[in-house]
Amino acid sequence: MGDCAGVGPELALTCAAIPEVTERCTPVLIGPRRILQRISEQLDLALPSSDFRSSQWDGVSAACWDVGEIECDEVTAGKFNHRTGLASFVAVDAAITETLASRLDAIVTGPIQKEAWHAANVPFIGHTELLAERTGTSDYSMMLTSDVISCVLCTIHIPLADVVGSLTRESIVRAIRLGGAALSRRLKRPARVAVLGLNPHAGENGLLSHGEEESLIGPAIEQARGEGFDIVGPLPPDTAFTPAMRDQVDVYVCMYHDQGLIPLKTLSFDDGVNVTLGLPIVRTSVDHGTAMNIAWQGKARSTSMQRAIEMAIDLVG
Ligand SMILES: NC(=O)c1ccc[n+]([C@@H]2O[C@H](COP(=O)([O-])OP(=O)(O)OC[C@H]3O[C@@H](n4cnc5c(N)ncnc54)[C@H](O)[C@@H]3O)[C@@H](O)[C@H]2O)c1
Ligand SMILES: N[C@H](C(=O)O)[C@H](O)COP(=O)(O)O
Repeated sequence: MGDCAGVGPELALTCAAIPEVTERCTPVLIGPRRILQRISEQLDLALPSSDFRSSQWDGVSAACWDVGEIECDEVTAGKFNHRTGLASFVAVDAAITETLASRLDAIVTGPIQKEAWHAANVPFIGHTELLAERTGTSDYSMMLTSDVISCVLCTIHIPLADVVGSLTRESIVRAIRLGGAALSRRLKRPARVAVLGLNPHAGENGLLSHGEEESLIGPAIEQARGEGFDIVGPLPPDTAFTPAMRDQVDVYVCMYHDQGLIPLKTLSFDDGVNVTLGLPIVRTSVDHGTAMNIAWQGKARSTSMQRAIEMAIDLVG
């Protein structure tokens, strides 16, 4: 359910009561139950009565799993702190343990507040880094995806000033492989992959760059082409997302976080899904954050969470 001071709990409660969701899966809401109860009462949302750990649970109806010790008087709507950060971290960590042990089939994460994890001394920036560590995965990537656009990232949660130094031919090839394979599986045909340049106008043959398109991105494209991927690029990033270009592209390989997530969230904020590619388990997420400014008010739209659940079900197969 993500950070309990944010919109995650109300979205989890809402989705766990949607017939299209419960017809296809058994939702288990993981986090502090007393906070879920308080929000369910405040917003008149149904609270699953079953307990995931109880021998009485039928294994079919939606359930709660009370993880992350925190008292109601320690949480205020819209105010994260180290306690909410720790509670959300232990819930995700518990979900990973259960999924690795096949007691859960997939993880759908609600939004966490990265600063709250940091305040709680959690040594991971976000879910993606935690999942990679816990599953022992080095070849992973973040993809945000919807029916109209998909973007896979070569670098993830790092400052812009560190992007150039972090980009490697291998990180670009990895993103092409993971994103290309994910879209090929979904579309049941070879995906059309577009790799973006790093610099304005893709460097314009070195005029506006330090040669990254020629020395790094071009060779990565050639390597992946040799592996059979259908690729164009490096494309000038500013025109890569026009409607005409989007008609010809199934997945964009983006050099840094905002290069991909600005177009994705502009076009698909309400139904975008974040998928961690490369893991041995299925993990999807909402594409939005904790939305502290509207938490516990019943204003948050649940469509991204619902799409994330549906995609997780599809990926489990
Ligand atoms: N999956 C995740 O865990 C995840 C994803 C993105 C951001 N975050 C974290 O969330 C925190 C806040 O990030 P932010 O403020 O940049 O972005 P945000 O997505 O929380 O909020 C941006 C704007 O969108 C609105 N909004 C967000 N979700 C909405 C919803 N479901 N319905 C209606 N309106 C919604 C908010 O009210 C706000 O005006 C940060 O700590 C960030 O790192 C977490
Ligand atoms: N980069 C993601 C986004 O903007 O949607 C978000 O920070 C979530 O990251 P994790 O899934 O690693 O928590």
